[in-house]
Amino acid sequence: MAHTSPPIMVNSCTGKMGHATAEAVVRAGLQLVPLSFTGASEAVAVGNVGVAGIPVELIAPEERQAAMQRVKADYPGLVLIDFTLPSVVNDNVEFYAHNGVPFVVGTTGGDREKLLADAQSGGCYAVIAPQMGKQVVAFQAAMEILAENFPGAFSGYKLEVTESHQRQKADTSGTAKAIVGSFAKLGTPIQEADIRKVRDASTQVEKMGVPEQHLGGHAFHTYRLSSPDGDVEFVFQHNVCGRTIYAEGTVDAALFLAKKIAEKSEKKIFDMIDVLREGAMR
Ligand SMILES: NC(=O)C1=CN([C@@H]2O[C@H](COP(=O)(O)OP(=O)(O)OC[C@H]3O[C@@H](n4cnc5c(N)ncnc54)[C@H](O)[C@@H]3O)[C@@H](O)[C@H]2O)C=CC1
Ligand SMILES: O=C(O)C1=N[C@H](C(=O)O)C[C@H](O)C1
Repeated sequence: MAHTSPPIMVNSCTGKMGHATAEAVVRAGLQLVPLSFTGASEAVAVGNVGVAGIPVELIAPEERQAAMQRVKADYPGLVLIDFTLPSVVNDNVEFYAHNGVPFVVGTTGGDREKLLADAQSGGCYAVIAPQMGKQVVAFQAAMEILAENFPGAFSGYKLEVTESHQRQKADTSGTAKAIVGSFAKLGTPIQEADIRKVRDASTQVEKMGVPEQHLGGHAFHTYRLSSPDGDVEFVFQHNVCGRTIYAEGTVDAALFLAKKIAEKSEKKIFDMIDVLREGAMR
């Protein structure tokens, strides 16, 4: 059954992004499925988590198949959202595809080619993107348009990329990796290992200006291009505090997917630039 106001299940509501997104689902007036897949230890230790006053039951990995059957039966038109960890995202996507449910993946890292291949072979509708924040997606799209239109425009320039995130972030920013892909087309290729990752609080507060209250959740990105003689410099920067911009964009992605399902769209796999292009971001 196709729903344009789908019930939404968020995995995992125990995490920072999952919790913020579940709250955004409720704020948008959508039905939050009161179950959430999580890591085995949280499911046992915590049992359930409150989201805007709704008790959400936590499901350990070994119980997720039985829970999925229950959720599919009880919530027709369901859309899943995944904000988990780079180490589990491939296994989760395989599971969603195997169960034939549409899904939005904001989780970064993992094997991205496999992720797309599994989504495609499952025949599911999906939005997969390392960046859900509307204005940052617009910046990402602008860099890609620049690269497509003016390939090599910055050949010979030096590119330096710095990304700062909360200490617990395991991987290199997926957004930075995507934007580095556009810079490569512009003539300034660098390796993922060349992206400078900042995770220590003193550098973040004292050198980068991250507000202390956002040490636990921020994303400060700087892309600096310098000409060979040092006479010309370009600096692109996007600094985000908190999780709201991503949570709201993720709800937009889920609504967009439900619309695509209702329209029986032939194209099934999307990214956030597709969502933005259709004017589907509030
Ligand atoms: N696309 C976007 O715009 C954004 C993406 N992210 C990405 O989202 C991901 C999550 O970020 P945070 O919420 O900050 O991390 P977090 O560490 O706060 O949360 C991760 C959650 O995953 C849960 N988990 C572990 N194993 C699981 C399993 N097998 N099944 C289900 N859940 C499991 C953990 O219990 C934890 O609650 C990261 O990859 C991050 O880069 C974060 C912000 C924005
Ligand atoms: O983990 C985060 O916080 C973020 N992850 C995404 C990424 O890896 O690019 C998006 C944003 O940077 C926040």
